[in-house]
Amino acid sequence: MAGTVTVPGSSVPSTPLLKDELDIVIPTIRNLDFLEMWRPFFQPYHLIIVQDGDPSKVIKVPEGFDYELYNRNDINRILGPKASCISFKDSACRCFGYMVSKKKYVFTIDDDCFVAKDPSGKDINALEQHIKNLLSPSTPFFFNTLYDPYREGADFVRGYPFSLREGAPTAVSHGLWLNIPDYDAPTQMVKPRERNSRYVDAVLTIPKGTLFPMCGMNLAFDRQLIGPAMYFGLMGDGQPIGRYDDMWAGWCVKVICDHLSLGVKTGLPYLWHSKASNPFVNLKKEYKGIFWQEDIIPFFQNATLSKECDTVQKCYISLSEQVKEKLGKIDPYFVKLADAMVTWIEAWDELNPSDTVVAAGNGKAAAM
Ligand SMILES: O=c1ccn([C@@H]2O[C@H](COP(=O)(O)OP(=O)(O)O[C@H]3O[C@@H](CO)[C@H](O)[C@H]3O)[C@@H](O)[C@H]2O)c(=O)[nH]1
Ligand SMILES: [Mn+2]
Repeated sequence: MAGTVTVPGSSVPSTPLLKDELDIVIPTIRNLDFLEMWRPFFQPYHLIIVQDGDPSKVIKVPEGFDYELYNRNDINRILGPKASCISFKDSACRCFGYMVSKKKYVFTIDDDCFVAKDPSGKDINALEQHIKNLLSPSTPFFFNTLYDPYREGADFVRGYPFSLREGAPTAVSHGLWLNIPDYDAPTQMVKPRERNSRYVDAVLTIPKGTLFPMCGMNLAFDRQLIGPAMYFGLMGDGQPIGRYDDMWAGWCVKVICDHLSLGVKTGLPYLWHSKASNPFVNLKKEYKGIFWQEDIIPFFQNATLSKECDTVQKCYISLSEQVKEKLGKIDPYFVKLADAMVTWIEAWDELNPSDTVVAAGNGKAAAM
């Protein structure tokens, strides 16, 4: 069962952590039988299923799950012309689920990801670990060499400034994968049989000023702290690039988290990624990105956000302006992407008018 809160000495049934404060977002083009394996952990939670591809296809959801399902017709009906910012025929469509959710937390998972076992052979409740990661602070300002100091059996090491031990609010929890690792197409082609069997029992805060490759397969985040920045960029149908949706979101998110003093963690939990997508198809989707990212990364490393950018939305709009000005020179795609970033924020604010915003610097949510 998901991590539960038990009242000592009481017969009160335990309640899964954040049961009514977290949505599980699943992008899919398949039937969702994979949920059977996750049932003990996911059943108490509300699912938001984003059906990609042909909206006339019926997606079967196993009995007993509480869910809402959106297909492309729903996205177009809800967003109208703003639906243009939501990718079609790509897992990037999942970000629509983040937008329509009304909960404080979101966990997103691919439908070819299953429950993994830890070295003791115990099933890993990935959702419970993500919740622990999100509910405990991050340490982006000073690296703790004993990893997560807030974890049972660990602490800050000698020399760690006491003034920094309160840490920062955690905005993102990035989980990993046993079996099929999230390799890019060239690596997949060179190492077709490589499987990840290494279970590293650690959760690390990604230091301030450092970017990372965010994978959308096993990802949780505080929607109230960073949701508007979790736009999975324009990919799939009609776009020159694919499989960079989550990467794009991760780079934007990390720059904004650094600016707003929010934390990003990576490491536990693991899940079992079962399906290797076709490396040749992936290469066609990725190849421009493999060249472009040699310019994109320096762009994000040098992106600047002024002190007037005191909400995620303001940060994101500022980034979109810089994308248009600096990356637009590489390819017209980035002009289109910059416009889509603005459309995303407009759509987000339209669907979430009363969202709290984060004041810069203290990471504390401040009502609108
Ligand atoms: O057109 C599509 C294709 C797939 N989906 C759904 O998205 C996820 C991921 O699909 P899949 O597991 O087939 O592909 P992977 O290459 O393993 O995906 C990972 O790589 C990155 C792609 O950007 C990303 O980090 C992961 O998603 C499944 O749930 C499919 O059902 C879709 O919605 N539309
Ligand atoms: Mn997959």
